This record gives sequence, structure tokens and C-alpha cells, in this order.
Amino acid sequence: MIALESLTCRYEGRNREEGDENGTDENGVDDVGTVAVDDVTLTVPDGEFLVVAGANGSGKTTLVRTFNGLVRPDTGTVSVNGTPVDEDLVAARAAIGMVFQEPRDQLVSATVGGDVAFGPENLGCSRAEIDRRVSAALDAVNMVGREDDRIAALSGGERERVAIAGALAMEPDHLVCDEPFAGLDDPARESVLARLRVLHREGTGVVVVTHDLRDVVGLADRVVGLADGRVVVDGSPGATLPDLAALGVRIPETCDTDAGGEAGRSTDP
Ligand SMILES: Nc1ncnc2c1ncn2[C@@H]1O[C@H](COP(=O)(O)OP(=O)(O)OP(=O)(O)O)[C@@H](O)[C@H]1O
Repeated sequence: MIALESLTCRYEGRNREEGDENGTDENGVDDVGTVAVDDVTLTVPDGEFLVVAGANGSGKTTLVRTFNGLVRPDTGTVSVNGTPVDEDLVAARAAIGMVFQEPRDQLVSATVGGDVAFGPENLGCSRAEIDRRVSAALDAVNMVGREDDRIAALSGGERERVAIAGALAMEPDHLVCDEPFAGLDDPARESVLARLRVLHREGTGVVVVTHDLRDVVGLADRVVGLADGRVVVDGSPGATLPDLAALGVRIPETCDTDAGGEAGRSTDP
């Protein structure tokens, strides 16, 4: 379980980043920076498929990056499986698999196979277990047989798929994907969606960050909508679609936003 308690995350103001210790501009006005996450209390139970939605800049990425300590909150606490993240970063990173918006940020090896194996190797898995995880993860993103391909020679979408495979190979309690479909073509998107569906069915928690609900609305148990760093919507997809549309989140065209109820399920065959 991921538990956030009264979480606030602030980015330094421009003047402070540029070295003015007082954080004031040329007129002496205090530059307090951006409050990206503003007093958020949220619990993500094990096994839940949660969508974190909101317009650009609403705080989605900052929020989920606190889950495994990539962003440290200014105030409040984040706990994973009952342990505060800042007390055991290793445990938090083993429990939370994270796929970034920009996959280049997380690819660490020269080859596809090496990269996907990196996580399980660090967990101390046996060679046979590493091989099993790498095969399963590459299968999940339609990249079987590509182990020896060089990362540097991959397209953006292929890199994204490798990043997803790397997170899957960790077999985390919660898989967090930040805008996972942005660079994927249709077959790759379908394959990742199918994998997320199976993972969820098998009990893994899935958190998808998006400003476009169309792909995931049929999979989600719950949608949390952010605006200006605050949770302003929290509920089932069907019940929250009208409010999410008002936040600037893209919702399925087939949904009647006045209907509420189970409208969000209409894309799920
Ligand atoms: N490294 C940073 N330095 C300063 N401000 C930042 C930084 N990262 C994010 N912000 C600001 O924090 C706020 C929240 O940003 P965040 O990236 O968390 O939002 P988001 O909802 O994920 O946006 P998007 O959908 O565009 O990815 C925005 O106002 C953004 O400009």
C-alpha cells in the first residue's frame, strides 16, 4: 500500500535557483516558486488500478515521483507498505516500479537485454530467474528476440517499451507509468494495455498518469483528478468523467459526460 499524508512539494523560485539566497526578484518581491503538490492525502491500496489524471502542470508527475523517493516532499509523509520512504529507499524502489515520461532518463545499459536485466540483477535474483523475468517482460512489450539490440539504435517508442519491460522485470507491488502511451504505435499500445490488464488481474497495483483517459478508462478501478496540485476528483471512472472533462482531461468520445454512472466503462468490451 502507498500512503501519502498531507503531502506538499514545492519547486524553488527562479531567483532562488539562480543563486539569490533571499529568493527575491530585482524589486525585492519574494519568489516562493511553484507549489506542485498541495496538501495531498491519498491511499493507494495493493492491487488497485489507479489513474492519476489532470491537465498539464497539475502536479501528476511530481506526486507519483514521491512514491519511491525521486521527489522528496517539503512537508508530509509517504509510506510504502507501512515504512516511510525516506527510512528505506531500497524497499520503496523494489516495491514501486516506475516508468518515466522520458524513457531516456532511465535506460542504463548498452543493450535491451542488459537494461531489462538490470533491476532483477540488483535485487540479487539468480541467473535463471533473471532470464525468466527478462523473457516475460520483453514478451509483454512485443520485443522478444531483441535482447542484443543496442539501446542507442532504438526508436523513441522502442525505448519506451524497453523502459516498461525494465519496470515489469522488477515484479513490483505497484507499477507506476507516467504517460506510458505517448510515444507508442497502436500494436505496442495494445500490447502494453493487455499486459497492464493481466498484471492487474494477477494482483499487481497499477498507477497510470495521464491527461488522456481514453486508453485506460476501462481498466481503472479509480481515478484521481488533480488541479493546481490538489486532489479535486476521486472516484470510479464512470462517476468522475464529467468532472475530469471539466479539468481538461481527455475522455472517451463515446461517453456522455452528463450521464455519469457507468459511462466510463463503455469502452471496455
Ligand atoms: N524541476 C522543476 N522545477 C521547477 N518547477 C517544476 C519542476 N518540475 C515541475 N515543475 C512545476 O510544477 C508544477 C507541476 O508539474 P508536474 O510536472 O508535476 O505536472 P504534470 O501534471 O505532471 O504536468 P504534465 O502533464 O505537463 O507532465 C508545474 O507548474 C511545473 O511547471
